[in-house]
Amino acid sequence: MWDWLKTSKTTHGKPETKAEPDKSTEPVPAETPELKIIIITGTSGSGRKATAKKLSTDLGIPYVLSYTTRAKRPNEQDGEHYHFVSTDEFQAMAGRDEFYEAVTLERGRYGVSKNELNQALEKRKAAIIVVNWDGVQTFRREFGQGAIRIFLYVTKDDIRLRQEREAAPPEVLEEYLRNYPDQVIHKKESDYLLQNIEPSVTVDKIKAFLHDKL
Ligand SMILES: Nc1nc2c(ncn2[C@@H]2O[C@H](COP(=O)(O)OP(=O)(O)O)[C@@H](O)[C@H]2O)c(=O)[nH]1
Ligand SMILES: Nc1ncnc2c1ncn2[C@@H]1O[C@H](COP(=O)(O)OP(=O)(O)O)[C@@H](O)[C@H]1O
Repeated sequence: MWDWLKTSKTTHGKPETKAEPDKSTEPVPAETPELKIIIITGTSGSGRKATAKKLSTDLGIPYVLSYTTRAKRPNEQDGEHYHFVSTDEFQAMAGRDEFYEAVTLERGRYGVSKNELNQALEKRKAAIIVVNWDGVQTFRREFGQGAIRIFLYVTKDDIRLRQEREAAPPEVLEEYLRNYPDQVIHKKESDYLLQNIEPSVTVDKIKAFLHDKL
């Protein structure tokens, strides 16, 4: 049984941390236009993590993986899909103010490390992240138009097909389908919207879109 299924049913995340102006650790703020946060967002199960990973390889831009307390699924790897940590470890990191942004969802807690984001920005002046709409708002507030919102979606039937093909736990599929309406509602607020039908086409289209922005 997944731990997050036993927790409260909050559909929308509660942003936990905001970037307070601690000049020594914060990334250079929004006004610095050369810093780019490429945000892959959209509906769960639409292929955001897979797309982020391929984009990172092709563009040579670091994919800053989130930390999470949610249970690792059978086909997931630590360090590839997320940094999977215990609730105590996550809490300790939060206590040390190590998250640039973090959120609590019914499945668990999720956060982007300040340190890892800063390293990516120093190295490449850009980073790729995968976050929900709460995260989009936070990064948009901090980085302004440097936070580029790419919204991926698929149909509910495609979510079902892909999850069944991967033999995902039925609870995960139910969760994805239940949250779909609340997630897809934001698609018109993004900078680039696309249905992820064929992975290589999706990545090529995003690269073309980003071409004059990086
Ligand atoms: N705001 C925020 N959202 C995150 C972060 N990491 C992951 N998310 C999003 O939180 C949701 C977690 O859903 P879950 O079912 O556990 O993950 P998934 O299977 O990877 O979509 C997804 O929409 C993720 O994109 C983070 O660090 N910050
Ligand atoms: N375009 C695609 N066509 C078919 N399957 C895909 C496509 N993109 C991703 N997938 C598969 O769909 C599942 C969800 O992908 P994932 O990247 O974990 O989605 P998300 O991060 O949006 O939840 C994975 O099994 C992945 O291999």
